[in-house]
Amino acid sequence: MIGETHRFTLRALKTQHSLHLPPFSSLSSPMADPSPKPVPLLKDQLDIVIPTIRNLDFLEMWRPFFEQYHLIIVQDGDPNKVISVPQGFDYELYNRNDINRILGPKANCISFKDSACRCFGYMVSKKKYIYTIDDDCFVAKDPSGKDINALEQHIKNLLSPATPFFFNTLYDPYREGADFVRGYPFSLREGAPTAVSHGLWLNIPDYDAPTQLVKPRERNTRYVDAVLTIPKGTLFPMCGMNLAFDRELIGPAMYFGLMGDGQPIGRYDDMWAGWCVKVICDHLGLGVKTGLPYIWHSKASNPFVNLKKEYKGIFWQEEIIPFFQSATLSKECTSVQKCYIELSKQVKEKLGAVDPYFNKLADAMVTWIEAWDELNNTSEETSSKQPNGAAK
Ligand SMILES: O=c1ccn([C@@H]2O[C@H](COP(=O)(O)OP(=O)(O)O[C@H]3OC[C@H](O)[C@H](O)[C@H]3O)[C@@H](O)[C@H]2O)c(=O)[nH]1
Ligand SMILES: [Mn+2]
Repeated sequence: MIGETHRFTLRALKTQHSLHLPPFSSLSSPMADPSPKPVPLLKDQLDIVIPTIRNLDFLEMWRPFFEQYHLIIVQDGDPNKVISVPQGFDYELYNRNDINRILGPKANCISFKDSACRCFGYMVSKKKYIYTIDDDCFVAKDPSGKDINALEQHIKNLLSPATPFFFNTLYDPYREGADFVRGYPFSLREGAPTAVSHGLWLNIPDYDAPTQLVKPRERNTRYVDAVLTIPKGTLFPMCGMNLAFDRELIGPAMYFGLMGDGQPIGRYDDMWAGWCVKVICDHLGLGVKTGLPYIWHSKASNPFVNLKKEYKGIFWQEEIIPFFQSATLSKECTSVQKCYIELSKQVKEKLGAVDPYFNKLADAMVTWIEAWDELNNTSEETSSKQPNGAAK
């Protein structure tokens, strides 16, 4: 309402720019709250990043869990379209014009017309943690019928150690009611810092197009009450639908690649990021977890459209996976940025022969790091900062 102040966070980015401010009517204005709620975990240390091409009514269902967190909305597609955000949320919104204005020529590393654009939100955030969720993902219920606070579970996953070096057969040993089992080396029970928490989905599973075509009516109804650390040396297919990570530990590696408009491939954005992230986490001694929490994925995208986007990836990945499985990083790679630049060189060297696209992608990986360091003033730290933040 006129005169009502609204908590709109204007971010002091390296290059001042006028954010795409939707008309005042669609801006947030928190309702006065007579009974203040308990401060949620990591309230001021976590941003929620949402890539979108549609109005964000889905947030209504998440309001009890998200309303006290800051949102970074990355609007894809037509920048002239106004995205409406429900009242009461504190957010900043970036469309393509903002991305181009902030990054200049480096904006060409951010995909257009693909959910891969979400990684711009990781770059502009100034928080230690990120949670990213798709706008067709809703609150799921656990077997007792209770609404699942996915964000709370991700935070628990990130704040407790991981066990990448030795598999605990009773799953997450740090969870209430569990522990390390007999034979688990005591020297390894401190665990490793958790860099990534990969959540899952009830209802529409994240299947590739061929599987979707063969099993159009398959729904995931199985709730598995477990969180697992993905062992060191093992890759995994990372889905960006319900994903959280420690931005200070692994953020610069969370580049979602060149997808969508003008690119020969799509729907491999999160996969590419996940393979790079896992190789770097293994090198730096960081953990990646998968399992709880579940969200309810409501919309199956068109399998024929998906097949067109994915089909090159389906045969390319038979070469990409062996590349990542055999990728090694030198001991000089002591920061995420250094690991990432080293990996980009190997991508160009070893995947360039698969298709010229990988030369372009390798260059974009470098541009991404340059843009990340420029926006986050981390280039001078890149040479000395250890992933855990301690200077050399
Ligand atoms: O051009 C686009 C299309 C979509 N988005 C936003 O991205 C989110 C995912 O979109 P959608 O739910 O329609 O696609 P899915 O096939 O279910 O997504 C999965 O596969 C592709 C990606 O890997 C994605 O992460 C997976 O979840 C949604 O928020 C759309 O609004 C976009 O920004 N640009
Ligand atoms: Mn979806």
